[in-house]
Amino acid sequence: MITIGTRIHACYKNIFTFDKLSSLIMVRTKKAGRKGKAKGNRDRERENNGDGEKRENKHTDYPTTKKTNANYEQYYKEQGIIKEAEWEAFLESMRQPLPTTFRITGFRGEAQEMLKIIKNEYITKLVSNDECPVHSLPWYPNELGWQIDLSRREIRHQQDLQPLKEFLLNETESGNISRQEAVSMIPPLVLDVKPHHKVLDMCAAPGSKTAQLIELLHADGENVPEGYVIANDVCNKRCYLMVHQVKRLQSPCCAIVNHDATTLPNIRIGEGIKDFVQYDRVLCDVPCSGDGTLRKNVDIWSRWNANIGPNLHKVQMKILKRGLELLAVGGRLVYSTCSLNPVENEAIIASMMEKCKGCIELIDVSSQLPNLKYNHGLSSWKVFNKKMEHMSNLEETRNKGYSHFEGSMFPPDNAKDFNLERCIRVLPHHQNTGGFFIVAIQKTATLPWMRPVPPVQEVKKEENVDLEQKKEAGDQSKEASVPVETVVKEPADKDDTKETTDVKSNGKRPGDALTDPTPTKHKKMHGYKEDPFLFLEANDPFWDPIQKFYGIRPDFPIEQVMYRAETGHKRTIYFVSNQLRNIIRRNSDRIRFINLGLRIFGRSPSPLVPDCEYRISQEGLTVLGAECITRCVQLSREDMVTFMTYDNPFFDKMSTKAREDLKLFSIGCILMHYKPEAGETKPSCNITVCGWRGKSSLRTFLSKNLRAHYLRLFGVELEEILKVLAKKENATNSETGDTSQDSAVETEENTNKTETVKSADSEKSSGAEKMDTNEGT
Ligand SMILES: C[S@@+](CC[C@H](N)C(=O)[O-])C[C@H]1O[C@@H](n2cnc3c(N)ncnc32)[C@H](O)[C@@H]1O
Repeated sequence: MITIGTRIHACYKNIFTFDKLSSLIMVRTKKAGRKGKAKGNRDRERENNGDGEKRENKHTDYPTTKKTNANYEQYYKEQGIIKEAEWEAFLESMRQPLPTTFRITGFRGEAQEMLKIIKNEYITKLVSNDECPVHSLPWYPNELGWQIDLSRREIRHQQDLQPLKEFLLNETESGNISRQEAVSMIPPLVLDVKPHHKVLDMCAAPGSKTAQLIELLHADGENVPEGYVIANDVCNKRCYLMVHQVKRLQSPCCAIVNHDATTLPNIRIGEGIKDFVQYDRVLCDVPCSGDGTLRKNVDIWSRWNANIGPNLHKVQMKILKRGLELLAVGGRLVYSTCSLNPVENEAIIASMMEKCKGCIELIDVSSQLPNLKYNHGLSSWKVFNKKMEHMSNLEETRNKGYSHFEGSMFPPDNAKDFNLERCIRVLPHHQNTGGFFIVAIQKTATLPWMRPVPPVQEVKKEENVDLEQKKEAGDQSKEASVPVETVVKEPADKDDTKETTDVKSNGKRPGDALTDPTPTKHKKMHGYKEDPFLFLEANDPFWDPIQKFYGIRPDFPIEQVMYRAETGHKRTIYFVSNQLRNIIRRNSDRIRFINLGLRIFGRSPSPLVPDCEYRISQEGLTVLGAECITRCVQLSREDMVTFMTYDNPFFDKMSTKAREDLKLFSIGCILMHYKPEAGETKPSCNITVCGWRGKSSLRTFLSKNLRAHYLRLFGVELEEILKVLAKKENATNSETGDTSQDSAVETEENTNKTETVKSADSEKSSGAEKMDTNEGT
């Protein structure tokens, strides 16, 4: 049995994504002869995740790191961030491994069920233990954030924690638990995202905060909320890490894009000049020195020097500046780093406060984080060179021949005016976490170097007016409420805002040529190789057989149904929210979209089902649920348990009612829906899963971890669940005792592979049924 906290835990980095854990399980279950390959996987993991964690003890092949650095200690002593009396506690804490933290991720009624299971099935059994090491994070809402206050080695050796570890591993794999560092959960919380918000995550990979943002978007239980998340990262490879992280949240409201955040292009949403997205919420979780993450990134101990912060300062400034430009007046931006360094934190904020001349203000978010212990931001700090010599001002740095220092790194004289105490600095010894810096900013008016763009008509009349005159004319107004701003004057580096300054760069105004959203070539798109994102038209004949076979509601918005193959079969069919559809149609010439959409159908032709070649995808049930499809049987709790427990239960294992209902349908993919009776608590939420209705048996398409998840929700005994987990993913149907039903079960996990799947019925009815499940992307 695979357990969290064992070797897997110790060797891998920071964020355990669903797919990452899948690969870990593979590594763990490989036989000795395949060790080389497993090591390759581990190396790739390290390479993939820049925030990661290294092995930490002598049982692993990673060298033990000396956890001291005289310069680091001197630097932070001199900053006065840590009280003298707390200094030793701070350092000692920084040298300890991080505790395990996780979030319950479900946001569709299942989160509460998961919480009940954690508390009733696992925590209560540990309470006999005088000091239970497992507790919810006191500042995380609705008890959905948890911490185990033990090192991994301690967890490994504590027998009574083993069932919890197994539970966490399975549920992480099935996407219902997210391993995430506690402090990293704070920025999305203080961003205060509501379901109707347009949210931008500027530096999003590998996507743990993006996942939280998506969950917040769905907090009202809406399957397709009005808002959306645009998740951006400059690193193409890391964008693909995010794809998997986002996929498990089953949301049609997130698009992953690949741009340099310092010049992130405007996104068109209409044909008019003012029709660019202005975000309600922006997260700037910028690249940083990471010196708050010493507990997990132990190699930083040896690498840290006082130049690292200043070297990142400029890009951090530019990202924040662009974020503020893209933020709507009245909107909120959160700036965060996993660094404790004021040059990467307060200096950035103070300098931006100065540049913005009262158009932004810092928000006091203390009431949003009750019970979180932290230090307030500084109004004064020190700048050092690499030799740890104190630099008093920019002039001194220039006199000494240093070119990498900027005036913005030094505390301004009026720093006290900026409410920098509203910044939050979490230190490791406060509550046994990593170190982090967070500040929430409100944009109260148009930025001084921006001006509100007039309506289209006015612009056309003014086409020949000198731009300088326009700059002068009334653009200093702070009451601007028009939705889009354009750069007229840059506050700092000239090159910073090339993408923003559409007016300056080509003499054309943004939106001028936007009567047709048909994409045109864009010079920035060179090297961009993604397949196109194409949409069905209203009354598209492609939809007819699918609609008829499944009995999909006639008002289902088929214009939001997307595919990516220009020619040949449409192998995978996606669904996207209306807002994102509009965005992709108007911006595919200028935005490097990497991924978006919820997979709703996969092509899987079968001679047994001549009428419809497409099979519903489990993740697509977010939008194609029981209320939308008539090819659906209502199952009792007992029938659901039978369905999930056995690989291919014959109909006669089901209740009479289920048998009769199933006979009403032809062979093929079908939904099974459970609705709790009044007073039913195991579980008290609706559950819909998809499977295959064979000639005389059923088959689930769920992965074994997802089956285990649902069986837990249905209150099935652990022993039975372990039996399901012990099965091979493509297990033969030993339960039925009928080897003729020897079916390779296609699960949600292996749909990326092209494979031939024999259905339960195919063996019985001569001729094997081939189900090509290649996602084709
Ligand atoms: C601290 S990590 C972000 C972590 C992420 N927010 C999360 O919670 O999973 C910083 C990210 O910024 C990205 N990055 C660095 N420079 C960037 C730039 N100029 N524009 C956009 N992203 C950038 C890096 O690739 C990295 O993924």
